Amino acid sequence: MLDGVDWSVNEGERWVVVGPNGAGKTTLLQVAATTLFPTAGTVDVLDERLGRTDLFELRPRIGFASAAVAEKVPASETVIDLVLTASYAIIGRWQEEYDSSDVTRAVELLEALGCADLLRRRFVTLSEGERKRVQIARALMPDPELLLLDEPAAGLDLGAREDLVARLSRLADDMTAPSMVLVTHHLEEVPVGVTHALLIKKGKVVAAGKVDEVFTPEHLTACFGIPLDVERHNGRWFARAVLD
Ligand SMILES: Nc1ncnc2c1ncn2[C@@H]1O[C@H](COP(=O)(O)OP(=O)(O)OP(=O)(O)O)[C@@H](O)[C@H]1O
Repeated sequence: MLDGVDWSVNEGERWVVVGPNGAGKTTLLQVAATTLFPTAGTVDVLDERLGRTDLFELRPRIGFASAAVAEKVPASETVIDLVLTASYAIIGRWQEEYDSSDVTRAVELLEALGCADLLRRRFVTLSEGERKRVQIARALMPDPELLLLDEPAAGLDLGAREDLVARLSRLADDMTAPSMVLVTHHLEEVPVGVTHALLIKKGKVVAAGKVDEVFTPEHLTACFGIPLDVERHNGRWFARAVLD
């Protein structure tokens, strides 16, 4: 799964993780989100060593959006409750207490993600694009120090993807926003403002560091196993196969 991955994210950095199917991207993010434990090696998240720290205290400091989280949402859960429950890093509202400032924050985040009209809807009835935006609002709810987004643009149409990339670009640009790690399959989905990139293949690091030093034809070709060319326009990245 993951093998010899030596990788650190420093405060304020915005990382993107790219690699072929099965490379270990989701596994890596689940380890960072403390929902999966490594069988070997050590992991420190927000200066806490996994295995020696109280996860119930650590988890609300991490915002995590992924298909694995979305799959666990009960059919009856409303959008507003899904965002509110992130304060306790739980899914499914039960008997927890929330004060009016929690509700105000949840509403503001949903408004900022363009989801104000979805508050009372059941999450499971939303479209894929709506779900993605609601999940980002949920991930931001606890005012996390680390934001982890696993394929936030997967399954979106072109307009919804561009809208999401623009929102994530604004977030990446916001110096008060948390450190960020985003997994994606497509360089076109990388927000402007991403500072670093990690390329992985078969559980091993191919390249890691500043985004413009990592997103080179050589590294991408080595990572995906086909000749690839890469370009950057106005801060956005584009990759395609080199044709004979
Ligand atoms: N619970 C599990 N048990 C056994 N193997 C697993 C488990 N979860 C993932 N794997 C394996 O670990 C490897 C990495 O999977 P992971 O989902 O992290 O890859 P990925 O880079 O996110 O892939 P994709 O782009 O297809 O989503 C794969 O070979 C996968 O089959």
